[in-house]
Amino acid sequence: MIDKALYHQDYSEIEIDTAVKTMEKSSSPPPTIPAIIDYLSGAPHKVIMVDNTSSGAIAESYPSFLRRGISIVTPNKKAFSGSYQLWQDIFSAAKSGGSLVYHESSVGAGMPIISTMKDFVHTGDEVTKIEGVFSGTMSYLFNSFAPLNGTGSKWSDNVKKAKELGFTEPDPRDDLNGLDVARKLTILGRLAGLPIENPSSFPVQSLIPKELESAKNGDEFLQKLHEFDSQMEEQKAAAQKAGKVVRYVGSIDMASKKVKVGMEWFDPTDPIATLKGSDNIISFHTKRYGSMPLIIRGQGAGGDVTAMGVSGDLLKVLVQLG
Ligand SMILES: NC(=O)C1=CN([C@@H]2O[C@H](COP(=O)(O)OP(=O)(O)OC[C@H]3O[C@@H](n4cnc5c(N)ncnc54)[C@H](OP(=O)(O)O)[C@@H]3O)[C@@H](O)[C@H]2O)C=CC1
Ligand SMILES: N[C@@H](CC=O)C(=O)O
Repeated sequence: MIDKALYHQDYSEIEIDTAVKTMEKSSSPPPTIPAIIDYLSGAPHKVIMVDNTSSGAIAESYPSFLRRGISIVTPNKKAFSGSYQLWQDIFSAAKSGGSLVYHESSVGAGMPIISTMKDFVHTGDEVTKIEGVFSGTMSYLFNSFAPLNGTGSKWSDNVKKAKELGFTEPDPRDDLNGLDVARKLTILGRLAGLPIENPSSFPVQSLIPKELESAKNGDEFLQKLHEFDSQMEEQKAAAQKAGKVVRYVGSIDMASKKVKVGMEWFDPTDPIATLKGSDNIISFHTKRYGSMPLIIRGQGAGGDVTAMGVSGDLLKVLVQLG
């Protein structure tokens, strides 16, 4: 999804080489990660590796790319939300290799979330709390299934639609189990100065029905999901009975070091309740902003907006590499 959207954007000055495809032409079986690193580090110019996968294996090899002087631009959350050790290795490898690593679209797709977080920290502000809707998929699902007006459409149909629209992770269970949001909060918490060990070190509410936890793959999961629509209908009805709407949110409280991810009820007038489509809304509470948080809202998933985040990073890295 992202790789295709990226190719459709207009670059007049960037030469894009799909390293894996180039190597596949001349070698079989497919190249290993060390072979890709050797190939890229032998290039006559400075190289930027754009990782548009959700592969954990590639993410774990980022320090090896960076140490060899290969800069990285990526929307892949796995490296930055893996172990805290990997996080530290990535940034120390970049320092020793003179390379750069940019991952704006790992949180909020094209929205300026990571750059804003970095600006708070670099300009001496102190982030006290971050909260909001961090998943384009979850936003789309809840906005369509439990809209403010009308009855809404079936949960399982919306999940299929979110996948078709390119909002979900390659395996939509990664969104529905809450891990996608947990990964984003891990990244933001670390940038704000909280050494979160990993996305499993705080409470995360999964929306995967117990009966489908053993599904063999994402396709089997999607085929059977409709059998459990009543579970989400119950959640919606309970909120409605109390005059509220249910939405999927996350928050980090820096003072108490509490991070949480899950469903909560909101008044129909709350900005979270009135989101549309795949919108994210993220509120940054900081010392400088006092009692009025800085709020960023916008489309939080989809090929074009994510490709914008990736290409914006690419241009920043190009400028810095000269
Ligand atoms: N979609 C969105 O709105 C957003 C996505 N992201 C992130 O962007 C990344 C990509 O998402 P998206 O484009 O939606 O996913 P897609 O499933 O559409 O694309 C993933 C691509 O990666 C390729 N791929 C997977 N593993 C490897 C590998 N080991 N080596 C080479 N290629 C590989 C896949 O190839 P094949 O199909 O052949 O397996 C596929 O072309 C993910 O990390 C996601 O979290 C971030 C923000 C928003
Ligand atoms: N699956 C993610 C994609 C962007 O990070 C989401 O739905 O937000």
